[in-house]
Amino acid sequence: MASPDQDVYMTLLTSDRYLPGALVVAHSLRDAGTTKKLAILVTTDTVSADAMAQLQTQFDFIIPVERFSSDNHTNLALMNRPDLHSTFTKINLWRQVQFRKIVYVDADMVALRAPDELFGLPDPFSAAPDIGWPDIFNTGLMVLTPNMGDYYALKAMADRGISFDGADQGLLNMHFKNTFNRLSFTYNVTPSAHYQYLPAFRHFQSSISMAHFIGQEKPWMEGRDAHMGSTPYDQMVGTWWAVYDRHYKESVGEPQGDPGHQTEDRQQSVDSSSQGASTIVHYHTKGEFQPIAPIVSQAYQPEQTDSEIFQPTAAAEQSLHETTDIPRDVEVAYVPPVQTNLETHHDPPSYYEPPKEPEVQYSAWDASRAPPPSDSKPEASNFPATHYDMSSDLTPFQAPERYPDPPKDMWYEVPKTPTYQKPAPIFPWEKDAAKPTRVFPEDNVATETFSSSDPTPNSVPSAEDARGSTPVTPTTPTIQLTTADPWQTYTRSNAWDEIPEIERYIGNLQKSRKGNIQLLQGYGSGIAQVSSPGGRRHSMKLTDFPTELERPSLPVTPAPIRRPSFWGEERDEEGELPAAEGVPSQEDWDPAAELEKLARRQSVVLANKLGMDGAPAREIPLRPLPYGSEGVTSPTYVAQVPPSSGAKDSASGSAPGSDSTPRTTIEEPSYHGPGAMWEKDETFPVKETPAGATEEEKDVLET
Ligand SMILES: O=c1ccn([C@@H]2O[C@H](COP(=O)(O)OP(=O)(O)O[C@H]3O[C@H](CO)[C@@H](O)[C@H](O)[C@H]3O)[C@@H](O)[C@H]2O)c(=O)[nH]1
Ligand SMILES: [Mn+2]
Repeated sequence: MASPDQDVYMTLLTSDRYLPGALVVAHSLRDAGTTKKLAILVTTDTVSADAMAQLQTQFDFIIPVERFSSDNHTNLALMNRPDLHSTFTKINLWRQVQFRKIVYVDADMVALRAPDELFGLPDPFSAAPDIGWPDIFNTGLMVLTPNMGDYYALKAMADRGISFDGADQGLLNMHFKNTFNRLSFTYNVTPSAHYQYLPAFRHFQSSISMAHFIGQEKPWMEGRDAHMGSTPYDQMVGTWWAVYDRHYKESVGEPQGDPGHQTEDRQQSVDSSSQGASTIVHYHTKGEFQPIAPIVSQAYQPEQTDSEIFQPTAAAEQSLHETTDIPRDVEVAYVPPVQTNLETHHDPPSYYEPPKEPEVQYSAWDASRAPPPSDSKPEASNFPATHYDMSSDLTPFQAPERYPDPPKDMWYEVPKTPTYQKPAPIFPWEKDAAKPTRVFPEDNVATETFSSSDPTPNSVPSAEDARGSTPVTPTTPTIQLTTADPWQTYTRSNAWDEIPEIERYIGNLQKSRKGNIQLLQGYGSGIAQVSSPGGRRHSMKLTDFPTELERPSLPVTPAPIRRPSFWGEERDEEGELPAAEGVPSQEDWDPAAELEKLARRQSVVLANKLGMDGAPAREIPLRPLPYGSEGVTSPTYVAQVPPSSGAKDSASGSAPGSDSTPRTTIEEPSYHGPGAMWEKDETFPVKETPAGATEEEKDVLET
C-alpha cells in the first residue's frame, strides 16, 4: 500500500505498443540505483492482461485509470500524431493523492542516472523546457504534488477539449502557464536525429539524467540497427537498447538464473523470470520476436496471468496466417492475445509489414469548399466556460476577528467662526441697555406685604420699589403667600416705561394735541394728569392698567328664580349650589328700578363732566328702547332732570316748561352704536381701559 508520505516515479501505458518502453523506464531507474518506488497508470480497457503481467514484475504499483481522450483530431493531425488521442489520461497523475510527490516519466524515456533529488523540490509543479518551443515545458518529465484542485481544473479543461495541441502538453502548459518551476534540460534531454547541438551535448553529457525519445519513432519501434552511429541521438538510442538487452535480450539456450539476476552484458541472456513472459515484450520490439521456432505450442505458460488468453487458439492462428506472410506449415510459438474487447488496434509484431489499413483521416474542414460536417460541434463549443457548484462546506460562518476600520473624516465640522453676528444697534436704548434680571414671585410677595400698609395699595410698585422696600419679616412667610394675589403682585411694567427719552417723546406728542386731550381729561381716558382716587400718580405707562377700584362695577344679574319641577316639588335644599357672593337675592331685585338707576347714572356722569369742562351741553339724540322695554313705567321712579336746561327740548314725553315735574316714564337712553374709537389723525388713546368713576362721580351715583 502506498502511504501519503511516499514518493514514486510514475509512468503511463495506454496501449501495448509502449510496453517495451515502460519496462525499460522501470529497469533503467532500478539499474541506476533509485531508492524510490515505481508506479504505472494503466488504462485497463486498452492494455492487455499479459502486458499487465509484465508490468507487475517491475512496478510496485499498477494503477488502473480512466482513459481521457481528446477529440481534437485536427491538432493531433497537425503534429502527425493521431496516436496521442489518449494522452489526456496523464491528468490522472494529480488525483494520486496517496503519494506525496510524483516524478512522472514518459514511457519513451530512459534514465542515465536516477534523479531522486527531484523529490526534494519544494515547488508543486516542475518541468523542463521543450526543445521545439522552449518557452513551454515538455510533459515527458514532470515533478508534481498531487492534489484534487489541479485535477478538477485539468479535468474540466480536458472535458472541453481545451489544449492548443490537442494532447496533454498543450493542456498542461495552458494550466500551469507561468507557474511551473523550470527544470534543467538535463532532466529531459530530447535528442533529435535532425538537429543536434553537439558542443552543448558534449559539454553537458555527463550531467544528463534522462533521455526522451520524442516523436513518432521510438527505439523499440525502429529496431536495434536503426541508429548505430555516434551522434548524441545515436548514443541515447544505444543507451536504451543497452537497458532493453540487459533485461529482455532473448538468448536461447542460456542457463536460467536467478529471477533477480541481471547481467551487464547486453548479449547475455535476460533474467529467467521474464524469459517466457517477455515474449509479449519481444512481440512489440522490432526485430526481437522470433516467430519461427520449434514446435512448442505450449512453450509459454505465464504464471501470473490468465492462461486462457495466451493459449494459441485456432482462430488466432488462422488470423495470424491470414494477415502475414508466414507459411502455413510453420508453427507459431506465440500467438498474440485476441483483444476483442478493445477498441484500439492490435499492435502487430514489428517484423512484418502489416496490410495497409485505411488511413484515419483527420483533415480539417475546408469552409471554402463544403458546408460544415453534419457531425461537427456547434459554433464556439470549445470556448472556455466556468462552472460553479453550490458550496458543500458545512462549517458555520465564522466572523472575522476584526472588520476594516470605518472611513475617516465623515463627521460634520462646525465652522470655526460663528456665522451669527449681533446686528448694530438702531435705537438709543439699545446701546446702554440694562442687563435683564429675573424677578421671582417671592420678591413680589415681599412687595405685597409692604404695600398692604401702603395708602395706595393698588398702585403697582416698580421693581426698584420692591428692592428698596423694608425687609420682609421672616416670621410670617405663610401669611404672605396666602394673601398674595399673583395677578396683583405680577409686575406690569416694562423696562422701557422708565426711560426718560420715551416719556419725553410721549409728552411732546401730547402737547401737539392738547385740545383733544383736554376734552378727554376729565373722563379718565387722558394720558396725562389723570388723578386717581387714591392719589394715583400721573403715569404715562402704556401698560398702566386701572385698578379694581378705578374700574366701574358692572351691573350684576341676579340669581334665577327657582321653579317647581315636573313633579311639583321643590328640589332638595342640599342639591342647591351656594348663592354667589355679592349677588342680591331675587326678592330684593327690581329690574325696572335697576335699569332706571343705570340710566340715571350715565346721564348724571355725562352731564357732570360736560358741565365741568364748560363745554356746551350737547343734546342727546333720542333712540328707541330695546324691543320689549318700551312703555315700561315705574310707579316709584322719578327720573332726575339733568342740570342742564337742554333737557327741556330733548326729553320725550315730558311736559314742556315743567322742569321740576317728576317724570313718570323712563327716559329713553341714547345710543350711537359702537362708533369709532378714535378719528383719523387723532392721537391714539394711551389708556385702553377708561378710568373708573372718580370720587365725585361716585358721590353723585350714591345719592
Ligand atoms: O499509444 C500510446 C501513446 C502514448 N502512450 C503514453 O503516452 C505518452 C506520450 O506519448 P509520446 O509518444 O511519448 O509523446 P511524445 O512523442 O513524447 O510527444 C510529446 O507530446 C505529447 C502529447 O502532448 C506529450 O504527451 C509528450 O510528453 C511529449 O513529449 C507515452 O510516453 C506513453 O506513456 C501510450 O502508452 N500508448
Ligand atoms: Mn514521450
